[in-house]
Amino acid sequence: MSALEDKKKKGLVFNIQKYSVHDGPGIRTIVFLKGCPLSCNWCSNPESQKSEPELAFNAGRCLTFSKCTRCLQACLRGAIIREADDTLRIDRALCDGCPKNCAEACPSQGLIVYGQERSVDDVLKVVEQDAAFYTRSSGGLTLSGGEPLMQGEFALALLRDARRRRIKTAVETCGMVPWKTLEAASEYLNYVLYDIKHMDSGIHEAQTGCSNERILDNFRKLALLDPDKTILARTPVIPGFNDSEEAIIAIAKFLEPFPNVRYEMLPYHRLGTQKYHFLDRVPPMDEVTLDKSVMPRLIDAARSVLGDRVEVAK
Ligand SMILES: C[S@@+](CC[C@H](N)C(=O)[O-])C[C@H]1O[C@@H](n2cnc3c(N)ncnc32)[C@H](O)[C@@H]1O
Ligand code: SF4
Repeated sequence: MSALEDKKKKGLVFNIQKYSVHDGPGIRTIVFLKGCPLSCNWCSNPESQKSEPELAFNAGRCLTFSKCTRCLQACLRGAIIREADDTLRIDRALCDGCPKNCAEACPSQGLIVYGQERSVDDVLKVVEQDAAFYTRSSGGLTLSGGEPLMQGEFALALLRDARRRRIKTAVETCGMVPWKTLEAASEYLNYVLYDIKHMDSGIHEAQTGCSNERILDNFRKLALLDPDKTILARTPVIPGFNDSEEAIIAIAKFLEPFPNVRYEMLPYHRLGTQKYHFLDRVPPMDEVTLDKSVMPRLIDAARSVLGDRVEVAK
């Protein structure tokens, strides 16, 4: 693919987050791509899951009580309904997340369209603004989501063009992608963050909607593809799913044969809860909290297999 063709390629991006220190080495810019093959019950990015643009409504910002009707007038599909008590509701059957008529009309940013079509060049111009920070901190670009490799051609074009611009690259993946895509991406990646959520396929499927065979198979192939490339395997520690020493030791034993693999556990958090409400969805794990005192035990369990290859989340 030529540099020009790559630059023009377009994909659906729902956020660009600067100055991150959690998703790869150094200071990074995270580009979040729409779409995910999994639907994890704990997902903190519910706005990432669908492959189409989605309208979110933050009722707390809405000015309807001061008789603002701009979004109702802007919507071409009549998908915004005014109730008898003056509150607004989105008729999800009518709304197709069209490119932002209502969101642009809203004076208080109460409506957000998650998923904007953007070109590689446009995205990387934003990423390049912080090139000086990357150089000093060994940081760079991280593709996340959703599952960033689900938009395979766009993700590959982003990674290739970032490398042409001498920006270091990383990806956060759930691994549920065609091997060919992961293999092709690997050539342009300096660092991979790869989720291993559970070793039992039935339990994995019950809480993520997908079995884990392809995820584990891809992981093995990736770890062997370039033994000099570090992979950070990560497990979100989810109450009632994998917050036991047994579950973590099973994962650690799977990782143990690959010396280029490091390991980190991410304690469950509920930072995504509000976004479910903005999308008119019920958070599947609303009432659940993690007893954080379990983390040192789980870290010890992982270290009993992987030693100092276990990292403690920042
Ligand atoms: C939003 S995901 C995007 C990348 C990819 N879809 C995945 O799951 O690996 C980024 C990281 O956040 C983690 N994560 C998602 N929801 C979480 C939650 N509620 N608590 C802790 N970690 C969470 C995922 O396990 C993953 O390691
Ligand atoms: S794989 Fe990642 S983005 Fe997809 S649903 Fe699970 S946590 Fe969310």
